[in-house]
Amino acid sequence: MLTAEQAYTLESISETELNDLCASASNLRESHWGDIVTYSRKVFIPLTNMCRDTCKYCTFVKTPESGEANLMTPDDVLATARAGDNLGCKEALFSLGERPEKRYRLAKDLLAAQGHDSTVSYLYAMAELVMQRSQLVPHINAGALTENELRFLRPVAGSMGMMLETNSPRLMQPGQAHHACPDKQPKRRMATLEAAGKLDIPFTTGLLIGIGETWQERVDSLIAINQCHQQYGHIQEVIIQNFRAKEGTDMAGAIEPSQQDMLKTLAVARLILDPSISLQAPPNLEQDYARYLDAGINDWGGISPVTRDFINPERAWPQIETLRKQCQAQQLTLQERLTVYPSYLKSGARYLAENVNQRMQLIASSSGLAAHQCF
Ligand SMILES: O=c1nc2n(C[C@H](O)[C@H](O)[C@H](O)CO)c3cc(O)ccc3cc-2c(=O)[nH]1
Ligand SMILES: C[C@H]1O[C@@H](n2cnc3c(N)ncnc32)[C@H](O)[C@@H]1O
Ligand code: MET
Ligand code: SF4
Repeated sequence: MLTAEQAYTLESISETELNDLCASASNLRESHWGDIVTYSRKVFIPLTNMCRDTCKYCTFVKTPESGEANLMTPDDVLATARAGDNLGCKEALFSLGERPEKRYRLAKDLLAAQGHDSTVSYLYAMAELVMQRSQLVPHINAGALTENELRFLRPVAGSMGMMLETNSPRLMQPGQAHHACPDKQPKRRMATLEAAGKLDIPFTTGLLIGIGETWQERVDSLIAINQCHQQYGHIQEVIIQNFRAKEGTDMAGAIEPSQQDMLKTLAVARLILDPSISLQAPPNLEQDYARYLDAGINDWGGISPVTRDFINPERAWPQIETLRKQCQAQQLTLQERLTVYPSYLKSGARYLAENVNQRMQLIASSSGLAAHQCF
């Protein structure tokens, strides 16, 4: 395990030192996860691309003036879920803008046309629809939520998530990535993580790296996530996602993190976090993603045979078979998983609403995934 002070000293390290760090990280991965590397077969449901925030790196978000703003209808949602069903997907990833009804008339009107007055209320209805009318189980990634909202959504989701992004309030200042984004206030993000902990919701969080944070702030963010997990035990996975510069955004010209930086951050994350927390990095945001395995990751996150990554639409998913070969080349076995990790599924009564628990147990046994879930 690495302390904050030890991690601070790793800001600039030599290639040899990076290799040593990666070796420690992959040893730790092996001691907890063995040779299994997982992914979740999913469809992406971008329920709305309107958002009251304006993160300077985001192209997912669209304003009503652009003519591209939308709210998916129940038919859109079901069509995507059914396409996923047909291709063996098990997860419906709801990822969406935050509270657009507080900013845009159009969002209010489109929600009202569906009989709802808030995005969260409509999200509940659409996640319930997916539960009732498809085989998929929702994972909800709707940003910062209150304890009441999390409690409300719990019966229609297997797991939920929200990237902390960073716990640096400095990035809220004018000119920085999160300026004028009320939902990216580190205090609100940490409060969401804690509320999810109080409610025993299997939770995903993580960092977006390269958005203007310092190395020390990055380490502090990992420590904050780990402390929250030590208190509540609910963080099932941590994602380290590399910022990709997108045309048309304020950060179009910002420098993207190098592969070395990703490897170093992944290894440090592995060594700071409780080893039972799954460490995930997306394979579609880096050419030579197989090297992440050297840095101690044990999960690739959601991969879709149906939908693109709506947050990084220009970055195609690798083929699952290619991913399998890349793992094999390093004596690792690629294994499909569900949106809820095995250890949370085992103690399902605590971590899942009763109806969701029953559903997950059924999917696990009928798909044969339970048999492998011994870690
Ligand atoms: O396709 C994506 N999936 C993202 N996922 C989903 C992830 O790939 C998987 O669906 C989860 O690992 C399921 O456990 C997120 C989930 C969260 O809870 C929080 C953030 C993300 C971010 C992304 C993302 O940028 N792109
Ligand atoms: C769903 C998650 O996608 C991430 N996200 C948003 N924009 C970008 C980008 N330009 N590059 C990489 N990741 C991004 C954020 O971390 C968000 O929380
Ligand atoms: C589409 S971005 C992911 C969900 C949420 N808006 C967030 O930034 O956390
Ligand atoms: S990253 Fe999420 S919160 Fe930020 S603008 Fe995009 S949709 Fe909104």
